[in-house]
Amino acid sequence: MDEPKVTGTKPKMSTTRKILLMLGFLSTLAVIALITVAVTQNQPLPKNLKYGIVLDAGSSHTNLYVYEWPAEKENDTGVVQQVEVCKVEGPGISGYSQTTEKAGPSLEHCLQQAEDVIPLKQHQETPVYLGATAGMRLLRLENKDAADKVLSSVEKTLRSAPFNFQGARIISGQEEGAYGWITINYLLGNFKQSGWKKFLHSLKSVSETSGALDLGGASTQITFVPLEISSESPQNLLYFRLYGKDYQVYTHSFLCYGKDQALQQKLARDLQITKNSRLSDPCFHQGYQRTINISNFFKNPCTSIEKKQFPFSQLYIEGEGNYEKCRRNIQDLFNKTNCPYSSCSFNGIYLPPLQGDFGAFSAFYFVMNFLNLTSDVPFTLDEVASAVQKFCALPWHEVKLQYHQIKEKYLSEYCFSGAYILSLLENGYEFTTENWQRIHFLGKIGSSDAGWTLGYMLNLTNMIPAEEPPARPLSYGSYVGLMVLCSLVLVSVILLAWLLFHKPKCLQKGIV
Ligand SMILES: Nc1nc2c(ncn2[C@@H]2O[C@H](COP(=O)(O)OP(=O)(O)OP(=O)(O)O)[C@@H](O)[C@H]2O)c(=O)[nH]1
Ligand SMILES: [Ca+2]
Repeated sequence: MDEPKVTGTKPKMSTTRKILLMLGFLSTLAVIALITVAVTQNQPLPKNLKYGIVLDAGSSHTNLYVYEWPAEKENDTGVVQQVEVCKVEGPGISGYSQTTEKAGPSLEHCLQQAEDVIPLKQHQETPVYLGATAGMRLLRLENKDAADKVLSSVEKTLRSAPFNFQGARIISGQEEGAYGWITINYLLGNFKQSGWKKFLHSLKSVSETSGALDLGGASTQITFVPLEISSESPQNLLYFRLYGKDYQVYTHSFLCYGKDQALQQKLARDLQITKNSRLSDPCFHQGYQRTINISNFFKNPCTSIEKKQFPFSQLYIEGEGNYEKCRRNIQDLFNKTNCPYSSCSFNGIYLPPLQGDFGAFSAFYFVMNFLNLTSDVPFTLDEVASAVQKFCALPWHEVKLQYHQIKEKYLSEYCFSGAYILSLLENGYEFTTENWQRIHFLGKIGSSDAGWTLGYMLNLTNMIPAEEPPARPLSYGSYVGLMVLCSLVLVSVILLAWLLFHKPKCLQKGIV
């Protein structure tokens, strides 16, 4: 019997099917090649970093900052970041008025630290700037020759460092305020908004920039964009065009109203009414004692108008620890009697109505941070006042015991500083219970300290363009994502087409 023949009845592939299959294969190959080329061709180049150094020669001390940014993104906003900060040992440069030749050498240790952070081959091209603030403004008023000699000494040291020296000068209070405002808004990404953020902001009429409050040792600055621009006090108005947008900014710097000089002013006033060399001070803790040398006390331009002869050369201060009394005592520093403008802060200085959020940094932050008053959810004005009151009421021996790790100079003054900050903001600028919580106490934004130095460098290196630089519509990530998505859609369409042209058996009616 013949076995039934099992013949290979493989269905022959039709020519159309073969062509379609080939087409599908080739398109998949093309899509893969397209993605590979796109991804490799458009990959960001290896980071080419640039560096810049700014020395903040403040009244109390000098800080050296090293900034870093990718060279190819120089004009983008938010790309410059602080990579190093070095606190110079000893006093601020104005403290070298008697030994001017030592001002420069005091910076050497921090300059060495900058040399270690910045790659050797980039030392020469790295710009270094020094800006001196209120301490040097005061020294210039008191003794111009000493101020010039201090600046020459620091210039000599900076020129001998391996960096590209770009100048050492005293910046004005206006500049200090403006650059602080630029720094925080640059770091917060408020200048240039792209894509959705820009669209959302155009829908809500949100306040686009944040005001800046800086409290130093010798001066304090307030800077913000007011709701309405008034030309009553042109010296307080600045005009900027940044990333294609105009900003009209109010700024004022109060010399002698930094927290150290405010204390000096307060003591000078207290001295006027003391009968003897003992002074009971409500702004220091009970049990705290401090001696002040009166002979040098009135050389300072912040206290010189109170100068008079005393039958004693030393003043003995004894703490009383009374917050309410301290507030009343400090209030006298803010003269609210005469205002030649539509509205004023104090001492007859124009201040437009406060507007928007404020970032408060330097000593505003140091003090509030010490008092645990800098959480993300802002404290109310009453909560802040009662925290300062409670702290001031602590006897000195208890404060020392509880915070033994903190420098006595700082520790002894937190009560005064807390009360002073409240007086300045509440009485001076007239923040109220309603807008108090719009003040955000901040030390750093990302890795960068809030302060004027970054804004100063961005300005001097022309890193903030007036017009918005042409930008790629998509980021690298979004571009790759879109490429992949389009390619997948393409492959799916081809696959679908193939399925439609040549229905596989399993999809034919009746089989499934
Ligand atoms: N508690 C505390 N106080 C600090 C610290 N650093 C500085 N201070 C004090 O806070 C005040 C302000 O400090 P800065 O903002 O550095 O002031 P500055 O830049 O030296 O002074 P200006 O030239 O007026 O800006 C001064 O009284 C300093 O002594 C800190 O880390 N902790
Ligand atoms: Ca400062």
